[in-house]
Amino acid sequence: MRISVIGTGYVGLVTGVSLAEIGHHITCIDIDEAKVAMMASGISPIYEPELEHLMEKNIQSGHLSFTTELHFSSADVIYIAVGTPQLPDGTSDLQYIEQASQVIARSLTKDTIVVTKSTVPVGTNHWIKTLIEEAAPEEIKVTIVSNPEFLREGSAVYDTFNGDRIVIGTENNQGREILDDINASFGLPIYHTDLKSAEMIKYASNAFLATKISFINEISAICEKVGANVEDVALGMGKDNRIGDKFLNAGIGYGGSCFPKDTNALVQIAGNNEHDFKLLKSVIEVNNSQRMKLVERAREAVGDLSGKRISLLGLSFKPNTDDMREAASIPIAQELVNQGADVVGYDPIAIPNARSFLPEEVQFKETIEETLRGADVALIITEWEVIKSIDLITYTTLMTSPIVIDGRNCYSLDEVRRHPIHYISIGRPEVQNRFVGNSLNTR
Ligand SMILES: NC(=O)c1ccc[n+]([C@@H]2O[C@H](COP(=O)([O-])OP(=O)(O)OC[C@H]3O[C@@H](n4cnc5c(N)ncnc54)[C@H](O)[C@@H]3O)[C@@H](O)[C@H]2O)c1
Ligand SMILES: O=c1ccn([C@@H]2O[C@H](COP(=O)(O)OP(=O)(O)O[C@H]3O[C@H](CO)[C@@H](O)[C@H](O)[C@H]3O)[C@@H](O)[C@H]2O)c(=O)[nH]1
Repeated sequence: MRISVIGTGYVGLVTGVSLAEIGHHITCIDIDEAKVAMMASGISPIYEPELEHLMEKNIQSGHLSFTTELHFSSADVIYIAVGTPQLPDGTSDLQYIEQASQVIARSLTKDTIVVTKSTVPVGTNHWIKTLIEEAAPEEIKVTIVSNPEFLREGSAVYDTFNGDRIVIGTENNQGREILDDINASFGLPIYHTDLKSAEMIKYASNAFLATKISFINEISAICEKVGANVEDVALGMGKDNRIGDKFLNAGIGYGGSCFPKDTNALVQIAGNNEHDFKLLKSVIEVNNSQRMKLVERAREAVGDLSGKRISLLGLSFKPNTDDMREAASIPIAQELVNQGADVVGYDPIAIPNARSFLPEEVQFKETIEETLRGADVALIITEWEVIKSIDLITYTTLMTSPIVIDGRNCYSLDEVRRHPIHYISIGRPEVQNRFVGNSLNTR
């Protein structure tokens, strides 16, 4: 099938490349000329495991091409994968969707299927259809399909080929049959529904996952007070199939381009329909305060942070991505700078992006050693493999005082207890070890 994909961000590019990989002929379109030139030469503008390899392979086989030209005359199907960022009031900014719909309408020469991959508020697909039909030649028929995306950044290619389900929301059989054909080679379960339900499935899924995270973070706060271990609690809960063991990692809360934006949007969608979504508002509130926990812990450990050298280990919102959108490192670094700390940041991949997201006072270091040397406190923000595998001796030898505040529970407490270190994590007992003579004293 000949498919055009409008918007080549995390979703559009991965979708285009994956559809090419299963045999379709894909034209990826973006308004960003520099990005298109880069992609056309086989270079991915985003860090995403496996992506570049599949891009090169499919460009060479002639299944994948990139352009800034917004013409769709040869396309059988058009996918919309432009951004839907958050406006200041929490609602979704649909200006890119509107622009894409208008250019589609202007260049249509035959009946077409338009598939929305972008996350859009309930009712938006009907609006897109109306926008296109109003501006397109009268005889042209547009079939609209909602096909929300569930990939996670950092494992986007893997998720596309191994996802739990493909959701296809349609209002007629033709759209349903063509989308089934397009997706058949992924070999994944397909769930059919109507347009509005498909739009709602996307928001409800993200809101539910965010709720799990805020729930376990609240449990972690109680664990800290009563002396329980949240990791053991989550494992014990997860043994119940009805609860499941995924998305119960306590930490510094959720970030990224989706959960914060989509939870806010769902609160707005509910509010616009006279429903006060109290539960989701609390989920958001818990997440906002969770992000500041490491700063509070640092203050409790060393007092006034002014003039203290504080290392941030990991800057991206999660491992295996260079995406800095809504990363916890942003408010944490800002608060540390506000309190007069000397902030040093390290990330294996995200530093080029982080420079434009973090306060200018933050210094960036290329290695973990340089980041930790002379530090008073180390904050673990992102659980990159390279950070999880830092030998605990490294902290004790390089830092002025080995105080490690681990926002991702990277180390086992048994391991920590063997080192002269002050270790604070989330929802687990604090470990405060120091050498007295030749022996290790634990508190
Ligand atoms: N990032 C994720 O992990 C993820 C996962 C599932 C769903 N989503 C949803 O998918 C959508 C896209 O997210 P993203 O993270 O890929 O966005 P992004 O910001 O990374 O990319 C959007 C791209 O669209 C391009 N664009 C904007 N207007 C255009 C136009 N008129 N014509 C052509 N190109 C245009 C931009 O230049 C940019 O390259 C959003 O609705 C998001 O909520 C994202
Ligand atoms: O147990 C957990 C799991 C995740 N997180 C945090 O939650 C955020 C989001 O993580 P993840 O879901 O892995 O990454 P995303 O790439 O944002 O993917 C989410 O958002 C996408 C965009 O809508 C959806 O497509 C995916 O299904 C959904 O998982 C990150 O900050 C994680 O650190 C936790 O704190 N604890």
